[in-house]
Amino acid sequence: MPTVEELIDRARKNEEIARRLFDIEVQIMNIGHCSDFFDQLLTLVAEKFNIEHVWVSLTDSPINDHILRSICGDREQEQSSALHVMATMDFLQATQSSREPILINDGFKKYRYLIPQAVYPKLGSMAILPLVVDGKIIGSLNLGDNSPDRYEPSKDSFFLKQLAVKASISLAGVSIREKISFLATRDPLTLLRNRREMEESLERELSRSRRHHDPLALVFIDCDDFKLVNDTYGHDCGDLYLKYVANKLIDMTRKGDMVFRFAGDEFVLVLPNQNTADAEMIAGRIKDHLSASPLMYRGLQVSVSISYGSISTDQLVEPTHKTLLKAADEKLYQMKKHKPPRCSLIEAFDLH
Ligand SMILES: Nc1nc2c(ncn2[C@@H]2O[C@H](COP(=O)(O)OP(=O)(O)OP(=O)(O)O)[C@@H](O)[C@H]2O)c(=O)[nH]1
Repeated sequence: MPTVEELIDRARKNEEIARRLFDIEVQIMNIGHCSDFFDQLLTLVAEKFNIEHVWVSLTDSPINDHILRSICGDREQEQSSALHVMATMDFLQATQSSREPILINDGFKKYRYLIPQAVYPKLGSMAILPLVVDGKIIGSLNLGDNSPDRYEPSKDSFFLKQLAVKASISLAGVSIREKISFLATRDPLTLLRNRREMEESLERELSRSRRHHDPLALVFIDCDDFKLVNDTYGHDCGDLYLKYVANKLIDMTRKGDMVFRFAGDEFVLVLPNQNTADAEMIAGRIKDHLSASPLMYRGLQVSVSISYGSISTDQLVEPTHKTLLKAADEKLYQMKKHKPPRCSLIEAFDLH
């Protein structure tokens, strides 16, 4: 039987834990981006509860696409020890789709896919707190300790469950806010940033380039004879073609570069720290690659061709986003003027 002093002491400790959980909740509930959310959540949990290893495991389910896009932009996710992406099946099999915290200090092998490689050898015990968004398990917040005692399975997990619920509810809010702003700034077909975003980003990059006296290049890209793709293979193929080009543009540019869908079959690349020669080289490489990599559509090879015009700030007297675009568009026009005319894709792509 616990003494009165022991009961009072326990109540005080519980109150203290509840206060820390509340502090965390207040700080994470109004965050606007998932990437900031995870950064803050992991830092706060580690600091407030003095936890050695804190990380998030996310499943690769499509429901997490926008969270992953928020964290790593349009490019491929790099694994880090704080955010760990894993196959949905592996996750659900290991946790048996549990919605309750799992405490373990033995048999880590079963959970190996959830544990970052750098943490695995040190782990004495861990708590897996499921993250549930819109009723679906999307991963877990994981707490690890080098000692086997901290997350011993027989321990009361009431506060861990509270942490899991608070983190899940806050993440759902962040994720909705971010989805709304994502849809407002993206082209729905290719998911590239839209023209309005381009104008804003270009203004921002231009002032940065003025401040640092660095060049800024812009490439205006237009697909050749795109109308013929629609007319020959249908609109669905045209849509696939645009997505194909958009993905290649992302794949073939670097992390700090920006890719936008300007309109219809037109795209814009904004390349910080690049001059016209660099931009010409990048655009030429993309053009060559696309010409050599036809789109496969229903067993047919649909040849892909683009024209481009590139310009950089060091070629203009007082560059603005409008003069950059205009100059790149004029160069694009020159390239278009010199491309051989095609009146039929079948003929032009020699599909007979
Ligand atoms: N499938 C599809 N087609 C689109 C989309 N947006 C615009 N288009 C079509 O893109 C075509 C663009 O045609 P044009 O501006 O004549 O360009 P082009 O055929 O590439 O001709 P050049 O630029 O001279 O090589 C139009 O037929 C539009 O209807 C889209 O989202 N999906």
